[in-house]
Amino acid sequence: MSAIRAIVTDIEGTTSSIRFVHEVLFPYARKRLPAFVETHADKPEVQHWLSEAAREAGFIEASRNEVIDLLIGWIDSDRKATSLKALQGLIWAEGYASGDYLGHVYPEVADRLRAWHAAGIRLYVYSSGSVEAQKLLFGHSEAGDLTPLFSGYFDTRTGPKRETASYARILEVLDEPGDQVLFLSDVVAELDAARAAGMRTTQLCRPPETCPTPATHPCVADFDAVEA
Ligand SMILES: CSCCC(=O)C(=O)COP(=O)(O)O
Ligand SMILES: [Mg+2]
Repeated sequence: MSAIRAIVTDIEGTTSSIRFVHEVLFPYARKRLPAFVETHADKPEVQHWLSEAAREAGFIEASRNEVIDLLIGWIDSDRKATSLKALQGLIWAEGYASGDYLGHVYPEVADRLRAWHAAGIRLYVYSSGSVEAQKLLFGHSEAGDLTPLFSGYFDTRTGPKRETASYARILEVLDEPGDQVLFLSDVVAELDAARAAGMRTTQLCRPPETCPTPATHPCVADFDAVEA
C-alpha cells in the first residue's frame, strides 16, 4: 500500500467535540447574531453574506429582521450554508479575541498532528465551518496555536461534504493521488464520498460512541490509533 502523503481532517466529532460546536459555538453565534448584524450592517462583507443567505432562501425582498430570523432558524437546524458559516465565523472571532472560549481539541490531537507533520505528512482541514472559523479554532485551541501544522483549509466553498466532487476538487488542489491521501471524519456519508473520489478513509468514533459492526471504513477511537 502507498505511503500516506497528506491527511485531510474534519473538525466536529473528529478533532473536536460535537458538544463544543453545538453547546458553545452555535449558542454564542445565535445569541449575538441580531446585535452583530445591526452593528456591522455597513460592512461590505456582512452585507454580502446577508444577501447570499436571502438569495439562497429565495427571498425577493427581505427586511433585516427576516434575514436574521432565517439565519437563526438555520443555526437551529444545523444548516451548512456558506453564508451562515461565514457570519458565524465573524461572530466567533469576537469570542476568541475576548477569551470567552478556546477551541476544543481532543487530548491526543495536538501531539498526533505534530508527529504526522514531523514525519513529512501534509495536514489539511475540511469542515463546513468557514476557513476563517477553522483557523480561529486551531489558532486559539486548548493546546495552543496549531495553525503552523496545517498546509491548507477547505470549507463549503469547495463543495458540500457529502459529495464526491468536493473530494475530487481537494485532490486536485493537493496534487496527490487519492490513495496517498487519508480523510478522517466521524460521518460515514462524508467518508463514502471521499472514498468514491479515491481517498483512503478512517472513521473516528469518539467514546462513548463505538465503531459500527461491521464497519464500512477503518474505524478508531482516537488519532493515536489512526494508521497513517
Ligand atoms: C470551524 S468550527 C465550527 C464547525 C461548524 O460550524 C460546523 O458546522 C461543523 O462542521 P463539520 O464539517 O466540521 O462537521
Ligand atoms: Mg464531523
